[in-house]
Amino acid sequence: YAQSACKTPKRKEHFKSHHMTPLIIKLVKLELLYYTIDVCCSMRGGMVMESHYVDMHLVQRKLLIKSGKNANKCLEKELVILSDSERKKAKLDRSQLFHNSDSRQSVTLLGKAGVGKTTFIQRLCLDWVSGSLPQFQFVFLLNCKILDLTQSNYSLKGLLFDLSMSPRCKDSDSVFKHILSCPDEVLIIFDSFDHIKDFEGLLQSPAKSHTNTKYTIKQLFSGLFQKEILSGCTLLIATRPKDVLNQVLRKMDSLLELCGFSPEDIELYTSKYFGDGSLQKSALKQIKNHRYISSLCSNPLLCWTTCFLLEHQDSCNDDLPSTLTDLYQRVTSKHLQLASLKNSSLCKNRKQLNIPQLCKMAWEGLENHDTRVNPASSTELLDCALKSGILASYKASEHQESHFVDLFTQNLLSAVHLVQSEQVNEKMVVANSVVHQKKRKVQGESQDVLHRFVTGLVFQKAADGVSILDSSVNIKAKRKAVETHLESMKPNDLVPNRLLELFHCVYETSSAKFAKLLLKNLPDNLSFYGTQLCPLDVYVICHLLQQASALKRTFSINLQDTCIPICGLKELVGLKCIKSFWAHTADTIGLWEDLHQSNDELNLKSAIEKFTLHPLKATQGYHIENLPVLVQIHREKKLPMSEFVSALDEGVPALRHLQRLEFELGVQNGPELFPKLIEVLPSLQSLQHLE
Ligand SMILES: Nc1ncnc2c1ncn2[C@@H]1O[C@H](COP(=O)(O)OP(=O)(O)OP(=O)(O)O)[C@@H](O)[C@H]1O
Repeated sequence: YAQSACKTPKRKEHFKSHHMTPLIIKLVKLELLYYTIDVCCSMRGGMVMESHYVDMHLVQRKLLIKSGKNANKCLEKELVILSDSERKKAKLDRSQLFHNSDSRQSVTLLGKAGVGKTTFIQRLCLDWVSGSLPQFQFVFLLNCKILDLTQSNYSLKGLLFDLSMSPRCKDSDSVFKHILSCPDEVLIIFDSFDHIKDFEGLLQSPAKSHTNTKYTIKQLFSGLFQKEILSGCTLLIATRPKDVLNQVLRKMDSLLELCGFSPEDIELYTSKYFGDGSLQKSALKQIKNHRYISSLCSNPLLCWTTCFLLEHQDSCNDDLPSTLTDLYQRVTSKHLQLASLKNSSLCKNRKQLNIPQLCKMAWEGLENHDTRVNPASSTELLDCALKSGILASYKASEHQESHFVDLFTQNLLSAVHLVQSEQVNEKMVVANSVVHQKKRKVQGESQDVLHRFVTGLVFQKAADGVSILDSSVNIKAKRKAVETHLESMKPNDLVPNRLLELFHCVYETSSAKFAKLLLKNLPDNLSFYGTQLCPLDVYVICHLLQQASALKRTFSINLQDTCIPICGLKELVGLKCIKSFWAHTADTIGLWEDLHQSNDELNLKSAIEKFTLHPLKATQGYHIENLPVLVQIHREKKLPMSEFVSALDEGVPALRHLQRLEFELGVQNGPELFPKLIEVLPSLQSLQHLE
């Protein structure tokens, strides 16, 4: 059989590498499996995947197809923001990740900081170990945080065997040969892809040779991505959405977003964290009773942080934090305190740990979009920070590297540096506090978090509880400068996502004065159009807007393309100061159904009356697709799933009052949806202008 299979020299070669070395391949694979278990089964804080992992859903995302030079360079702006109902339909679970029958694909896993991308990947690798991904013989996991992107002396073999999280392989030559002969059985994962800072030209000069030719990491990635090398392998990239240019990602075969924790997941997580018992019950009760904290916990990292704080709080009567700054100050202080208790010789008390030095390192790293600390720093400092859980250690190619453990910790310490270091002037603090009107460049998530922390720290009152700031440093001048900047802000001129950031910064000040100022200056028509809103965003918007009635202000709010969950929509629409709203029609109908089912006729009536469509600019398919069902509700005076609804006595006012409709679907969707528009026209009695 062997002889007949090897008719040509090439096939002979292939056969040899495929069949004559099976034992070594099997052994290496076994070693890889064991190693993967080692690397992937533990989680932060001494927890383990097996017992602490909470299964999370994925949502399939799509890109808006834009052409021409003006296409946005920011991925976030090109992603179609799905409505809550569309998101429910687009849900997948982990087993469907590589559902495409053609396994040779490139998949992107999107998610904000702390949403669990790395953890998800670890879980996926363990699935592979347990045989759930039989299409892959080899899985190579690369962490872009620890790859040296400046050097140009890597080969493909080096990338896979020396830089990935795989064991050092004694017979790497024959294994590499084997891999080259069956690329479609290889999965390569790039985690923390956003750390490849400079995306310009990423796809230029791809690596083209499998041999020992030397390339940069970017060239190797580009070669893999453009199928110049190891053509047929599957690529998985995990990245934060805001920080990445779309040049590469828009060409990926599949874009998936990792959803955070649902309220049920939070409950499950607390039971895993505390174990079943009174501690879990009291922790969950505290989280549920504190609306800010429960919205925060939809982010798994912040959920873990909250549980850590609850576990170590001195008394269960302690108040929970009410801002992100407060949460992270308390947690960081707790980490330091625990480390000093555990390790009397190294950091007996906080004074011995040079916190200002640590904060300076955090800032220097942040400026360069780097999470790593300078290895030349004092070993005592690094050791203590490692022990306190502020730093984490990673195995780089030939040494261990220390990194700040997460984005929030690094940003808090950086903010402390900015606020209290004498080397930082007021101008610099202002530049890194609240949103800037003129900055046009897309800002990353990290910067948004930094703004919140700087603003939070600057306005922190001495009596506010745990503070990480050195009380002997006078920050009055910096506070005054940020205050002047805040007072000069014109919310009217801000684009939706910057407006949201302003809401967050004002929230972090915990100051009634700034809340009032913001509410006074807000335009009558508020728009969050096109900005994805998470539960925390919705909480902060609601919290600030609910104080508007006292100032006798009312607003129209545009919540289209925000993927606001129905419970958030319910809360916002229920506010007195909201006199009209515009949200995705399917979600609005979902809200009405929800209110009807809970017999909340009063709020149902108000939600029907507040809904507006005016002026309707149909730029996306769903603007027209959902009109027929709205017309049906209007005509039949009932919801699709219900009998007569008294709140719909007079139909749907938004349809009755619609005066202007602009049909702007273009040549692609226009012709298909035009008949739908014709169908509903007779019901639009007030329509005066159709364009
Ligand atoms: N599915 C999950 N089940 C339980 N805990 C989770 C899960 N996902 C994340 N966590 C917790 O949240 C923390 C942060 O998750 P992770 O580091 O995976 O986030 P990330 O999205 O990779 O963040 P970044 O973008 O900053 O790298 C983990 O250390 C873990 O404690």
